[in-house]
Amino acid sequence: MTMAITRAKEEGAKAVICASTGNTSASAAAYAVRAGMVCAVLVPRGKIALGKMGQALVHGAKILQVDGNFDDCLTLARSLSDNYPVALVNSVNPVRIEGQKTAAFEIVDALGDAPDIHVLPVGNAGNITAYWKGYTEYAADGTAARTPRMWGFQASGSAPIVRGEVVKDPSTIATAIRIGNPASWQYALAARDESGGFIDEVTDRQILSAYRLLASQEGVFVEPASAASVAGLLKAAGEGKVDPGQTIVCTVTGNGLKDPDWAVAGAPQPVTVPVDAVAAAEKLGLV
Ligand SMILES: Cc1ncc(COP(=O)(O)O)c(C=O)c1O
Ligand SMILES: N[C@@H](CCOP(=O)(O)O)C(=O)O
Repeated sequence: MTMAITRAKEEGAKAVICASTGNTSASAAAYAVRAGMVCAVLVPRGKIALGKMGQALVHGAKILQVDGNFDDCLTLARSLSDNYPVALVNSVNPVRIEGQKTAAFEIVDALGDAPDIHVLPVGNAGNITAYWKGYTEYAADGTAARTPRMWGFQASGSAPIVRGEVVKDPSTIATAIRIGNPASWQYALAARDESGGFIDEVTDRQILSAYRLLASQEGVFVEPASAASVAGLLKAAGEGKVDPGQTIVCTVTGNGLKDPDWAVAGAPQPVTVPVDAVAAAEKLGLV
């Protein structure tokens, strides 16, 4: 996002616009305010996690809730940027991809080479497109000896690439990837095919199970959409698609505090105690 805002600033834009399921708007709002630009945000009404809306609000973005889904918001954002003096900073902006691809550079730099497999959640498909671009460029200039297989996972209720058709009314608890007509669809197919990978789906139940496993066993609190990558890897492993000794990278895309509803739902209520060590020890099972 910082690349897109920087380019918009360089070109003299006074305002930027994005459609968002929440995270793109949060970063657009932050970078825009730092650059002294107005940030307009189009979000699907009632479908944005509070933590993400809070970020856009605190950075002073102009937020419009649209009676439609993310795909409708992106159509509207494209139309506004085509007809009014406002720069579009969604991942359809190629400068966004140029910035995002450097995440693949960082992985190769850290590991010493590309992993065998890279697993990602897929929503608007900018990430899988950008990572693949980064990996192929590092391989082309010899910085990496190979490229990984790209495995993408969509939520079952929002899996247009898996189904091969637009999903008009996408649904999933993973709000960030509730997208029925990904803008970078063709690039995602190219990443899949050129890398020898695949794009599959995971159910909300599988996403929540991976979400809880990451939090309870790894100490990593992600938002539900992020857990789609780990859910997908577990699914693939269960299908015998993972070989021992392989280096596998899962991108977990968002912090859990942004969309904490599922962390709280169903969790036990905290126990109340007086200011008394014995009572506290009893409740903690220490005696
Ligand atoms: C937390 C999170 N995970 C995954 C994604 C999917 O990334 P992409 O839209 O680039 O496919 C998004 C955005 O869509 C996101 O906000
Ligand atoms: N998850 C994204 C949706 C896609 O936005 P993009 O501009 O990265 O394609 C969001 O947070 O809005």
